[in-house]
Amino acid sequence: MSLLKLTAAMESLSAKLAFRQQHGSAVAAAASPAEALVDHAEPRYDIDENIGFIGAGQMGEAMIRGFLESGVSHPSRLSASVRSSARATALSRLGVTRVFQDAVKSGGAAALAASARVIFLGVKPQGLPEVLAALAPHVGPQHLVVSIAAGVRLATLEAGLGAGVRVARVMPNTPMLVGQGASAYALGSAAGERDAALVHALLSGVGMALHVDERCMDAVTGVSGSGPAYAYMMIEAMADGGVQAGLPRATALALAAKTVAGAAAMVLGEGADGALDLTHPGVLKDRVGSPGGTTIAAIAELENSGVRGAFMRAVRAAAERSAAMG
Ligand SMILES: NC(=O)C1=CN([C@@H]2O[C@H](COP(=O)(O)OP(=O)(O)OC[C@H]3O[C@@H](n4cnc5c(N)ncnc54)[C@H](OP(=O)(O)O)[C@@H]3O)[C@@H](O)[C@H]2O)C=CC1
Ligand SMILES: O=C(O)[C@@H]1CCC=N1
Repeated sequence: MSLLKLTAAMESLSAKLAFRQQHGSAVAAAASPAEALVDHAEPRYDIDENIGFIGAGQMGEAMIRGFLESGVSHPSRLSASVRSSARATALSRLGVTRVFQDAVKSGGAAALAASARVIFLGVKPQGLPEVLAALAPHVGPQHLVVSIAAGVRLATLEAGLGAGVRVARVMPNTPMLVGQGASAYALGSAAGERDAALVHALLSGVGMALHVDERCMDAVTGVSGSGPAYAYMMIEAMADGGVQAGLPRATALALAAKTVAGAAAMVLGEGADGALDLTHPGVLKDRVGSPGGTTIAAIAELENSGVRGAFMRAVRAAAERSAAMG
């Protein structure tokens, strides 16, 4: 890369950093460039289905932006029930024009059920019971209801919506916004193969999608649902170390983030048919360190600090919290 290009890249990164400082949220920071990339000019989408969201906050909006950016869906196919005018404005900027009011208090659930066959529930787990109660009279055999709420079990969804309603439980994560999500899903008792295929197609259009037994969902939440936060902490800490060692902030952050992304890509690999071809991270780690070199000096520090145990305890704490929330 020429010095000119490197400078331009650094300026772009500084602008993004400034945006993040101004808006505070990692999702909001990532949303800005993604919004600029959404192309409303030509309808091009993969899933020919009307999709609605009850609650389009951090995760719901990331899904909507991801669906649009990845061409999974088109604004004309999407609708949402939101509470605040700020959310409605954000969605209309993306081209989503069918935006209804509060699902519980203002009839938004009925309007959304009339406009969408796939209904994502993107409210906080605590707010889910009253949303289920508001939605239940309006869902029928034509609907598939997909909850992304941490901890909330399929049995709770089925009890809240009524027997025979097709439901799915999904644990997505925010990198879906940039087509790099890692999601797992489980299906309710009334859902069939076509529902599984639809959920899989939606999620895999914005990243990786894995079907799991429902009993795995709390652990999934601990690894990948909450996981982006751990990765951001690691990137931030690596960048801090770089700054301490004398690098400019933007240089340190760019190097740290790309290093984590590149290392992850090497673990994931890719087979000839696009299937995953996992490589054990320990094998890759051993290729980085030279005898008596820099890497093993760093690794000794990390092991002395108990980093592995800390990550394991963190994932377990999140999984236990998810189970308790259910
Ligand atoms: N954030 C993440 O990384 C992940 C979150 N999840 C799950 O996603 C769900 C949402 O989390 P998150 O996006 O972080 O939370 P947010 O608070 O950002 O989003 C929830 C949204 O629901 C809206 N809402 C609440 N009640 C109603 C209602 N009655 N009618 C219409 N809209 C309503 C809120 O509106 P308003 O803004 O006006 O209050 C808000 O925008 C949670 O259940 C969480 O467990 C799952 C995986 C990852
Ligand atoms: O923190 C939470 O509860 C949600 C669920 C997974 C990520 N965020």
